[in-house]
Amino acid sequence: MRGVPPLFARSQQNPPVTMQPTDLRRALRARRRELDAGFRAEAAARVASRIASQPAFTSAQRVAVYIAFDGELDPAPLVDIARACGKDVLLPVLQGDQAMHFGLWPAAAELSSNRFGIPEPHATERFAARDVDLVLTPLVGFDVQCGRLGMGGGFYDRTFAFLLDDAEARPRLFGLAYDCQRVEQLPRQPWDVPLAAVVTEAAVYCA
Ligand SMILES: Nc1nc2c(c(=O)[nH]1)N(C=O)[C@@H](CNc1ccc(C(=O)N[C@@H](CCC(=O)O)C(=O)O)cc1)CN2
Ligand SMILES: Nc1ncnc2c1ncn2[C@@H]1O[C@H](COP(=O)(O)OP(=O)(O)OP(=O)(O)O)[C@@H](O)[C@H]1O
Repeated sequence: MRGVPPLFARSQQNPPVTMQPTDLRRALRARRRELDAGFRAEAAARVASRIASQPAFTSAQRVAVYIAFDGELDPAPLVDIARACGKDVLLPVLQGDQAMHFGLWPAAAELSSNRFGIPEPHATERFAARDVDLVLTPLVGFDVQCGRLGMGGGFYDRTFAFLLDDAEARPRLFGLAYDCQRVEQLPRQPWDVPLAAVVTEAAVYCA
């Protein structure tokens, strides 16, 4: 496997945790966007094959993914695997007050852009967050405790807040990322819903 590109030398792997979340987001989003196309494709394929062997994936019927933007790790190879296995693939659909539900994404479905320009299904079956088995979340940064830093809208935290009261409840949340999005330790806010795992091209981090 090709390593982290030279731009992201070892000394630059972990931005200081004392950075404000806004600055940390900016730095990590820039880092993610700088990765070259070959590295991205290889990382996406590796992440897909790691997830495909996880019991949380093999036992899931409804798997929520996302359409990658802004340099995010692309779940597309896993979408192909999930569909080939007969699973229902879902996408987040924004709801008014910054929460989400999930719309079925059959291969041929028409998608239309939400207010952030991210495509979402609009005329397919909808599911509540509790009725999804496995949710693959995009993220901006993560730590080895599976803490997640997102885009700052609070969408995933609001939508899955019910998991904070019941650790056994479904769905399972797996973050997808490049290893260069790992930071030493993220500050944990009371509303942060921790991930069950973070999967990168280099490792599976379990909470
Ligand atoms: N691919 C993907 N889909 C996703 C998310 C995500 O992070 N990635 N989300 C995860 O929550 C939700 C959407 N949340 C988002 C929150 C902020 C921005 C964003 O681009 N913010 C701009 C400011 C844009 C504006 O205010 O108009 C920015 O920060 O640059 C995008 C998506 C649902 N779908
Ligand atoms: N369960 C919740 N109830 C009410 N407000 C919340 C909840 N979760 C998060 N928020 C609010 O949303 C804001 C953004 O949260 P945070 O910075 O954790 O977002 P994020 O996880 O980075 O974003 P995203 O999930 O959209 O990628 C916070 O300032 C917080 O006030």
